[in-house]
Amino acid sequence: MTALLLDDVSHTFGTRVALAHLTLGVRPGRVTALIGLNGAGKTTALRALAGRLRPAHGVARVLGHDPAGLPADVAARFGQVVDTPLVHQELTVTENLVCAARLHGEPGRAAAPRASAAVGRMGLEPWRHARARSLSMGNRQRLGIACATLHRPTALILDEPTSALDPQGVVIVRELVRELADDGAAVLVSSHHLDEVARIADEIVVLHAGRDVGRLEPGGTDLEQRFFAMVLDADTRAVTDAGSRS
Ligand SMILES: Nc1ncnc2c1ncn2[C@@H]1O[C@H](COP(=O)(O)OP(=O)(O)OP(=O)(O)O)[C@@H](O)[C@H]1O
Repeated sequence: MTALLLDDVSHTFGTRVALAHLTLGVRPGRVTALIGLNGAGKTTALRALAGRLRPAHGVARVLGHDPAGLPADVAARFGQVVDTPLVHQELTVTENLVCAARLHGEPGRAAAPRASAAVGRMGLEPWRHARARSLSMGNRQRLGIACATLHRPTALILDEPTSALDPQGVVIVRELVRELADDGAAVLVSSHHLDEVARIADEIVVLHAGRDVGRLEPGGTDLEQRFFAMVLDADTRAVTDAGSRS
C-alpha cells in the first residue's frame, strides 16, 4: 500500500504555478526526498499532504485518507513538520513533548517516559525545562521534529528538517529518519541539500517549477551535476514548448 500519495496534483497561486500534475507515492519502509530550487513547489506538495492546502486539482492521501480530515486512529500514526512546528511557545520542552504524545493517542502514563526518551534522543537535555519560546532556532527545530516523531509514526512528512541544525543535529535527524523507515514508516522529506538526502533517501524526486522532472539514484555519482542538467533540460523544454505554441 502507498502510505503517502499525491495523485496528479496541481495548484496555482493566482497565475503562479506551484504544482503541475505531480504524482508520487511513498511506500512503507521507504524514504523519498523531494529536492528542488527555491520556489520549486516542495512545501506546497507537503502542505497538501499535511491537510493545510486543498489542491485545485488531484488527490492527496495519508494512509489512504484525505489529510484534511484524518480519523483519530490514523492521525495517531501520522507525523508532520511543515511550515512552523506544532510547538506551544509558552510550554516547556518536556510539556510540549508530553502534549504531543497525548495528542497522538499515548495514554497518560506512557506520555512522560516517551517525552523523556525524546528529550534524550534529540539532545535537548539542557533545555528540558526551558520554555519553547526561549529556544534557539535549531533547538526549536529539534523540538518540532521530536513532537512529530515521538509516537513512532508510520507515515511522516518533514519539510527541510535540517535547515537550522548544527552537524550534530543533522546526524541525529538522519539516524532518526532512517530508523523510522527501517521500522516500516513511509517518509517524505524535502530538502535543498543533495548530499544530505543522498545519505537517507531510497529515492530522490527532482521538482522544478512544480513538476516532477526526474529521479536521481541516491547512490549515484555527480548528483549535483545531474540535478542541474535535469533542471536545465526542463527549462529548455518549457521554452521550446512555449515557442511552438505561439
Ligand atoms: N501562499 C502563497 N501565495 C502565493 N504564492 C505562493 C504561496 N505559497 C507558495 N507560493 C508560490 O508557489 C511556488 C512554490 O512555492 P513552495 O513554497 O512550494 O516552494 P519550495 O520548493 O518549498 O521553495 P523553498 O525551497 O524556497 O522553500 C513559488 O513560486 C511560491 O512563490
